Amino acid sequence: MNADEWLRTLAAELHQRRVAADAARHVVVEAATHLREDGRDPWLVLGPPGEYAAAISESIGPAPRPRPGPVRLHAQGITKRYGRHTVLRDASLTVRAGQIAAVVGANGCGKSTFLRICAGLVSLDTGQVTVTGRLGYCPQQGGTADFLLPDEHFVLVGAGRGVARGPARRAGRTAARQLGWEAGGDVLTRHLSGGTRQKLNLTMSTLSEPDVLLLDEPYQGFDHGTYVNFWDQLARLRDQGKAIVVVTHLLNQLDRVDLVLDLTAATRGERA
Ligand SMILES: Nc1ncnc2c1ncn2[C@@H]1O[C@H](COP(=O)(O)OP(=O)(O)OP(=O)(O)O)[C@@H](O)[C@H]1O
Repeated sequence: MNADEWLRTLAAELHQRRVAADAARHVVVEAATHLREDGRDPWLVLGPPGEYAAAISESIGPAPRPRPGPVRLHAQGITKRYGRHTVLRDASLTVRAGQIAAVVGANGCGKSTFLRICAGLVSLDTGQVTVTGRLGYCPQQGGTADFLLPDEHFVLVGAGRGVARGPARRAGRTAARQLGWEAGGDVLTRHLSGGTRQKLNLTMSTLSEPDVLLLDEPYQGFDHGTYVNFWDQLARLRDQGKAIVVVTHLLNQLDRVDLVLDLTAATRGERA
């Protein structure tokens, strides 16, 4: 790895660790000067760029988080029945710009139903949902078209917003790359692996630049690296001011979210 590559990797690692942009630029300039003066292999002088970035990040800490902004999603007193089965009872959630909310609870407690109600895909019996801004929704499964290429999905999403085919394709491929996926191939969606189809779903939900992003366990089938990228990407989207709601079973990630709605208590299998 030459000095330029080492510095590029360092910059990416600092960004990933959410070191403030100004501080990161300063660190990279200092490292470049040091390497130029020393003249030896950067690995011998400063070690692996990832470890160097980790040490920097530890010493100066991540960039301060922007304060949450205005309310983007307000779900109040949601009740939903299927026949005699009360799936949701008086469930409420308020999410502001710049916040991530996790919706958790036992299997069948109504997490997907709640999200679909927030997305306007399922009617509610009582309560109210108000969304301010553009909405993006990533379903647990489905959502892709078997006989289209990934690029054609990006073009369709772009067309909905009046974006031309070329820029729409490029935007899709760039977003996919953030999940470690090179999406520009000529493989029909029905031949993609389950995890890759889910990356396509997730990519599409972010492409329309939503203000409110609803994600229903979007990481199913992701390998470990993609899974880590996913949570990093959520943190970036939050820092850009998105309001995000993510259904998750993975309680070990709850330190990465701002709000938790546990629906187990809101249902407990009650029947009318
Ligand atoms: N269209 C429907 N008609 C009848 N019952 C339904 C319908 N959709 C969901 N249900 C029922 O509502 C309950 C909640 O389902 P939902 O998929 O919202 O749960 P969940 O918490 O997301 O589950 P999981 O953790 O397994 O994904 C379940 O008992 C389910 O069978």
